[in-house]
Amino acid sequence: MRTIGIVLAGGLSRRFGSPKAFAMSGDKHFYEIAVDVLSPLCDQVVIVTRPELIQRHREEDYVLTDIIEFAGLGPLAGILSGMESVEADRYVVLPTDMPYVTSEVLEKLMGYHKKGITAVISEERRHPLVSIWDNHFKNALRNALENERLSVMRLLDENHSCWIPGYLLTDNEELVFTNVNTPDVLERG
Ligand SMILES: Nc1nc2c(ncn2[C@@H]2O[C@H](COP(=O)(O)OP(=O)(O)OP(=O)(O)O)[C@@H](O)[C@H]2O)c(=O)[nH]1
Repeated sequence: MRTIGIVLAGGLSRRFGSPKAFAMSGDKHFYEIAVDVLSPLCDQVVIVTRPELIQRHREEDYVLTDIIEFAGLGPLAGILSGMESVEADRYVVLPTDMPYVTSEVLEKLMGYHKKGITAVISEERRHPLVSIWDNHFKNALRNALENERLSVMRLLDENHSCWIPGYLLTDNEELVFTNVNTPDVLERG
């Protein structure tokens, strides 16, 4: 089964104040952490970012921008752009702003994936962007974007999606599923 990893690295990072993909944790940029987490599990990893950030990536990264007609419309645009760039049976999506998710966690999530979309719910918070998408969801995604239905949660609610509790994936779900939207979250970590 061919599996592609999609790193969501676009967006405006308004709350963070600078592009989150280039925030640092230890000696790595957030986007590098996401690539390293996905690489052992996937045949290929694509990073979907904003046009002005492409030059900041390493030569070895496979980086692309959102499909022009949907550019900047949010995470759904990034997911569809990644899915349409490389043919595969399934796509493992990871946002750059969740740098504590590990390969082990995603491997377990992949073990629970049967069909449709599989995502994580941790301590009653849903994480629709830590997720696995079957190829055939491209149509539903494109349709949603064309009709300006931009909510990932809504798309998952309207389609076959399976929510896996975080405690089945890690015994440290509070840290692992931390969403770094503001610099103070990083400082606390
Ligand atoms: N490719 C792509 N990724 C996006 C887009 N919008 C958000 N993302 C990514 O999706 C994840 C969640 O993004 P958010 O935190 O909801 O949005 P944001 O624009 O990055 O941040 P705020 O401006 O603070 O809301 C992050 O990893 C972003 O990099 C987009 O339009 N295209």
